[in-house]
Amino acid sequence: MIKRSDFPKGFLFGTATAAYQIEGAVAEDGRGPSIWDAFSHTPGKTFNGDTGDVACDHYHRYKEDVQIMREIGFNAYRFSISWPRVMPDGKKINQKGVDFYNRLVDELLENDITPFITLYHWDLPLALDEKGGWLNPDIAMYFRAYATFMFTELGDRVKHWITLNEPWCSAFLGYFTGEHAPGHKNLQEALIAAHNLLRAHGHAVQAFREEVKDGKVGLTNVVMKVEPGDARPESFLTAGLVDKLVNAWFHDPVVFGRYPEEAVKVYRERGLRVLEDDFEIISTPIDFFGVNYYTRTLVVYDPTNPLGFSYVPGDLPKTEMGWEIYPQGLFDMLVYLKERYRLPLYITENGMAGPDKLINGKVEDDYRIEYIEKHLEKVLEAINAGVDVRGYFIWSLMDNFEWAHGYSKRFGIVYVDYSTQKRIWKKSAHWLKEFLKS
Ligand SMILES: CO[C@H](O)c1c[n+]2c([nH]1)[C@H](O)[C@@H](O)[C@H](O)[C@H]2CO
Repeated sequence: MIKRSDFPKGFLFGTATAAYQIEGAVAEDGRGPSIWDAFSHTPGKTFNGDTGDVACDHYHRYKEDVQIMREIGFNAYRFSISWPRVMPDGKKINQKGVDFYNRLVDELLENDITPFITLYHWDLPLALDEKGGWLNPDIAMYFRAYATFMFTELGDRVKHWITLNEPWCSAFLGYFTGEHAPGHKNLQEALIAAHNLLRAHGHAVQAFREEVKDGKVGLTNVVMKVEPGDARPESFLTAGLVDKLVNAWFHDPVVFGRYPEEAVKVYRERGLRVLEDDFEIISTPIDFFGVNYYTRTLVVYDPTNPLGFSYVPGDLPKTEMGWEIYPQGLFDMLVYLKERYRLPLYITENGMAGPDKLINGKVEDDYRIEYIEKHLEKVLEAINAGVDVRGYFIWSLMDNFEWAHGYSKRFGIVYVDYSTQKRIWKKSAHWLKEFLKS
C-alpha cells in the first residue's frame, strides 16, 4: 500500500478544477459571457441542455470548498480564472470579478494551500470570439494583456502559473470536431487556432518573465499514450504519427520552436496550410509541463479516414467516459516527456468519471480509490526511474459541469447534490485524507 511518505519531500498533492465547470454566477458582479455560455445555451450542444449557469455555485461557496480541501489535507489547488469574469469584453477590467480571485487566493494561502492558476481553461470572452477568437492573430495580444494584468494582480501571492489548459482541445474539439465551443468543424481553422493558442502562450510567458520574477510558468497539455489497435506494421507507424499529431504538436513548438515534421507532412499532403511564424515567441523557455493524463488511445491504419487513422476501443476496463483504465500509460508518458523535453513535470489532472451513486448518504467509490492508487504507484515508479515529477492534482475536487456531457459525468472525490448544492465526501475523499497523513 503506497504511502505519502514514499514521495519526495515537498511533493505537492492537490486537486484541480476550472472556472466554467464549478463557479456558476455567470452574470453576477459584471461577468461577461464566454463562448461556453453561448455554446451550452445552444440547443443540442450539451447533454440534457445542461449549462454552467449555476454549476457548483463555487462563486458563493468557495470558502466551504477550500475548507474541504484543507480537511482532506491537500497542500495545493489548481484552478482557472474566468477571463470574461475579470474582463467582460476581453479587455475592460471588471474589478468585482478580480476581487473574487483575490479573495479565493487569500483563502487558500490562509489554509496553507499553494495556488496553481490556469489563465485559460476554454472560456474565451464571447466578445473576442465575435472578433474571430482564436482564428484572429490579434488574440495573442489580447491574451498577453489579460495575462499581464493577472500577473500584476495576483503574482505577489501566486507563484505557479499555467498559460493554457490543453490547447489541443481548444483547437481540435473547438474548431475541427465541433464537440466544444465555439463548435466549428474545419481542420484548417483548427490548425490556425492551434498556432494562435501557441502564440498567445509564448506572449504570456514573455510577460510573466517581466512581471513575476520569482514565479514558475508552464503549459498543460493533453498527454495521451497512443498505441496500435492491431498488429499490422502500418498501425504501429500510425500510432507513432498520431502521437505526433496529438502530443508532440503542442509540446515540440514550445521547446524546440518547430512542429513535428512527420505531422506537418500529413497536413501539407492534404493541402492544409501549416503556420510557421513566431516560433521564437512560442518557444520562450518555460519552467515545467503540466501533464493531464487519463487513459490511452488505440489507433489503426485507416486510409479511408482523412488523416489516415481511426480510433478503436480497447478491451481494458473502462470509466464512465468509455476511457480505458491504463496506469502504465502514465509511467510511459512521464518517461517519454522527460527523455524528449527534459523539463520538470506536474500531473495537473488525473482522475475518473465513475458510476457514483448516493446511497444512504454515502458514495462507495472503491473503483476511484483503486484508480488513484494505481496511478500514484506509477508516478512513484517514474520518480524512482529519474523523472522530475513535482506534484499530482486529482481531477476533480467535486463533481462539476463536464462540458458537452453536462452533469451526467461525475469526476469528483466529493459528490455534489445539484438540487441542494450539498457537498458529500465520497469514500475516495476519506481514503485520500488517510493517505495524505500516511
Ligand atoms: C483525455 O482527457 C483529457 O485530457 C481531459 C479530461 N479532462 C480535461 N481534459 C479537462 O481539462 C477538464 O476540464 C475535464 O473536465 C477533464 C475530464 O474530462
